[in-house]
Amino acid sequence: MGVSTGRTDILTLNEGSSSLKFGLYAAGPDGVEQRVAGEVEGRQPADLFDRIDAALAGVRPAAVAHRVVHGGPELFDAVAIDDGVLAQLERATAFAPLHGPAAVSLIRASQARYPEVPQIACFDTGFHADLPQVAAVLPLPKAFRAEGVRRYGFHGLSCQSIVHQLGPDLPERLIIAHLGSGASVTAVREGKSIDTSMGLTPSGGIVMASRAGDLDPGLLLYLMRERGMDAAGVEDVVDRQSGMLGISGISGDLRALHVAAGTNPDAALAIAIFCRSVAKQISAMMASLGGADMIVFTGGIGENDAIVRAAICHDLGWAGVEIDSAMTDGQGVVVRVMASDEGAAMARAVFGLTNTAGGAR
Ligand SMILES: Nc1ncnc2c1ncn2[C@@H]1O[C@H](COP(=O)(O)OP(=O)(O)O)[C@@H](O)[C@H]1O
Ligand SMILES: CC(=O)OP(=O)(O)O
Ligand SMILES: [Mg+2]
Repeated sequence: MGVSTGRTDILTLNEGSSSLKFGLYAAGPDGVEQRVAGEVEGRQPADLFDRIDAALAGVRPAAVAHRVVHGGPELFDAVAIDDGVLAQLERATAFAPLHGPAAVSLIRASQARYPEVPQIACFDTGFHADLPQVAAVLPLPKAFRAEGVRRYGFHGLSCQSIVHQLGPDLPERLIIAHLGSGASVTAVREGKSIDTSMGLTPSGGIVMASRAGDLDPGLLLYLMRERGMDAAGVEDVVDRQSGMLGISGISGDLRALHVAAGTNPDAALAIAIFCRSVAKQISAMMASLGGADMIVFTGGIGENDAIVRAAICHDLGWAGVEIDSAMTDGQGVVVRVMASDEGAAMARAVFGLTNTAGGAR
C-alpha cells in the first residue's frame, strides 16, 4: 500500500445523517496529517467522486476508509471490504436503517471509482465493543442476545478522536457529548467506553435533530395498534419526523431554531427539550462513572453552539459543572469544546491495519 515512502495517502469518507465529509490524510508511523478536507451537505450527489477527485488534485489514494455506523454483531474492528464483508454490512443495515443503505451504496460507488484500491470499513461501534455487560445487555428475554440484540453505541470514531487528542490530559472519568444531527453521550473510564446513550440502533438515546431518541415502548405499540402503522411508518416517524424537527414543526437545525425562537414558542421548546435531554443523559453517565472529571462537547452542535452548551451546563450546576471551568478554582468538572476528527481516527485505524496485516511494503 505504498508504505515504502513512509507515508500512505488515505481517503476518508464519513457519511453522517446530514452531511458527507471527506478527507485526505497522509499516514505514517508517527501519526496522520490531514491534507484535504471537504464536505457535501445532504447526501451522495451523482458527481460526488468527480468533486472528491478535484479536491484531491491528482493524488491517488492508497486506501479508502469508510465510516460505517453499524457492522452488526461480528464486525467492530477496521476491516478490508471483500464480498463476504460487504454481505455482512448489507445484513447490518437492519440495525441502522438511516445510515446503513447509504454507506453500502457509497462503498459500491467507491469500489467502482477506485477498483484497484483497498476499501476499509471503520466502525462507529468499535469503541464500544467491550462495554461491560451491565451496559451492553438490554432488558429483554435472554434469547434475543444470540441474534445480536444488545447496546452497541455509536459515534465511536468521534470518541476515539477525542481520546487521542486529549493524550496525556485524558482524565479517569470523561463524558463525551457528541452533538450533531445524530447525538449521543458516552461515559469513558481510562480511555474505554463503559456506557453510552445509543442502543441497538442510532435511533435511541437523547433527543436529536429529527430522531426522537429513547421512547416509551408503549408509544410504539400505540402507533402500531391505534394508527395502524407498519415498521416503515414507525421508522419514518421516530427517525425522520421527530426530535427538534418534530417538536418545533419547522426545523431540526439549531441555527434555524435559534433564529425562530424569539417569535415561535415551539422552536424555543425544541431547544429546551434538547438541552434538558442532553443534561439528563450526562447525569446518567455520571452515575455510571461515579462522577466526572471532564465533559467534552463535540459534533456540529457541541463545537459551535455556545447557547446550547451553556443551557446544558446550567442544568448540571448541581454536579459542579461550570461552563467556564478555567475561571474556577479547579474544584469543578472541566468542560472542554473539541473538534471531532473522525477522519483522523479512521486514517489511524487503516494505517494500523495495513501495517499489522503486513500489507505490501
Ligand atoms: N453554528 C452552529 N450552531 C448550532 N448548530 C450548528 C452550527 N453548525 C452546525 N450545527 C449543527 O450541527 C449539525 C451537523 O453536525 P455534524 O456533527 O456535522 O452532523 P452529522 O455528522 O450528523 O451530519 C447541523 O445539522 C446543525 O444542526
Ligand atoms: C450514529 C449517528 O447518528 O451518526 P450521525 O450523527 O453522523 O448521523
Ligand atoms: Mg457525524
